[in-house]
Amino acid sequence: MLAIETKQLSKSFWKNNVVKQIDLQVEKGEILGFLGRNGAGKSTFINMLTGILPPSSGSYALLGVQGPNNAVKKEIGVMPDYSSLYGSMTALKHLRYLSEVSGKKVSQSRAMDVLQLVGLEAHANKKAGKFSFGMKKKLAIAQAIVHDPQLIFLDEPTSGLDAESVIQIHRLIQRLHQQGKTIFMTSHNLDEVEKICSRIAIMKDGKIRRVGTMDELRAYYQSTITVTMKHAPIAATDLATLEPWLKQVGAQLEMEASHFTIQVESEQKIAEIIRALGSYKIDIYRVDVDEPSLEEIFLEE
Ligand SMILES: Nc1ncnc2c1ncn2[C@@H]1O[C@H](COP(=O)(O)OP(=O)(O)OP(=O)(O)O)[C@@H](O)[C@H]1O
Repeated sequence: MLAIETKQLSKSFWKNNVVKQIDLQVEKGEILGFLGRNGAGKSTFINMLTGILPPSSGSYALLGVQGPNNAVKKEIGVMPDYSSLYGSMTALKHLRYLSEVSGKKVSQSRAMDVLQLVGLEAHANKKAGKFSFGMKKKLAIAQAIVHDPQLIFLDEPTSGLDAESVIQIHRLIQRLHQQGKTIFMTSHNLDEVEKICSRIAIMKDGKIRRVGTMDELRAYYQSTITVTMKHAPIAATDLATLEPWLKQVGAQLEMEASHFTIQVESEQKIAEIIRALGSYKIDIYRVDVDEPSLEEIFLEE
C-alpha cells in the first residue's frame, strides 16, 4: 500500500509557482529522505500533505485516503516547528495535550516512554520555554510520534543536535522503521540521508528531479566513475601509445609514475582499460573506483 501518493500537486503564492506538478509515490514502511537547497519548496510541499496549506491544484492521498481528511489525522505524525511549542507547558503536558488535540489521547506512561526514547525523561516536568534548542527539537520529535502514527513527517530532525543526540534520534528512526512506520524526513545532512533513508528524493525549483535508492541514483550518475589504477612501471615506448589511447577512452586523465586516475562513462570502459594494460604486459596492483557520493549527485542537480 502507498503511504503517500501525490498527483500533479502544485502550490503557487500569487504568481510564484513554488511546487510544480509533483507526482510522488512513497511505499508504506519506507524512510524517504527529502533533499533540496534552501527555498526549493520542500516545506511548502510537506505543508500541503500535512494540511497546513491548501494545494493550488493537483491532489494527494495519505495511507490510501484522499486528502485533506480528518479521518486519517490520527495516523499521521507531524514534527511541529520547535518555535510553536507552548513555553509554559511541561514536556509531559505537551505530549498529553497535543495527542488529545490530534484525536488519539495517550496515557501518562506512554508519554513518559516517548520522552525516554528522545532522551528527555529527566526533563518531563520542566516547561518547554526553559528548554534549549536541542531539547525543543527532541520534544517536537516526541510530539510527532507519541500517538503511534503510521506515517511520520520529520523536518530536519537532527539539525542542531549534539553528536550523542544525533545517534539517539537515528536509532529511534530505525526503530520506527522496524515497526513498519513510514517516515518522510527532510535533512540538509547528506551523510545522514545516505545512511538511514531507504530512498531519496531531490527537489529543485519546485520539482522533484530524481527519486530512487542510493544505488539507483548512483547508476544514473555513473557517467562520472573515477578510477585510479596502481600499476607496474610503464616503458616510455609503451606510454607513447597508451597515454593518447587512454585520453580517448576516458576524461580527466592524470598520469603519475606508479598510478593514473581517469574518469570513464561505464564499467565496460574499466574492463577495456584493464585488458589494454594486460596486452602491454603491465601488471595492475590495485583498482580503486570512486562512486559518486550523494553530495556529488546533489550538487549536480
Ligand atoms: N507563505 C508564503 N508566501 C509566499 N511565498 C512563500 C510562502 N511560503 C514559502 N514561500 C516561498 O516559496 C519558496 C519555497 O519555500 P519553502 O519554505 O517551501 O522552501 P524549502 O525547500 O523548505 O527551504 P528550506 O530548506 O530553507 O526550509 C521560497 O521562495 C519562499 O519564499
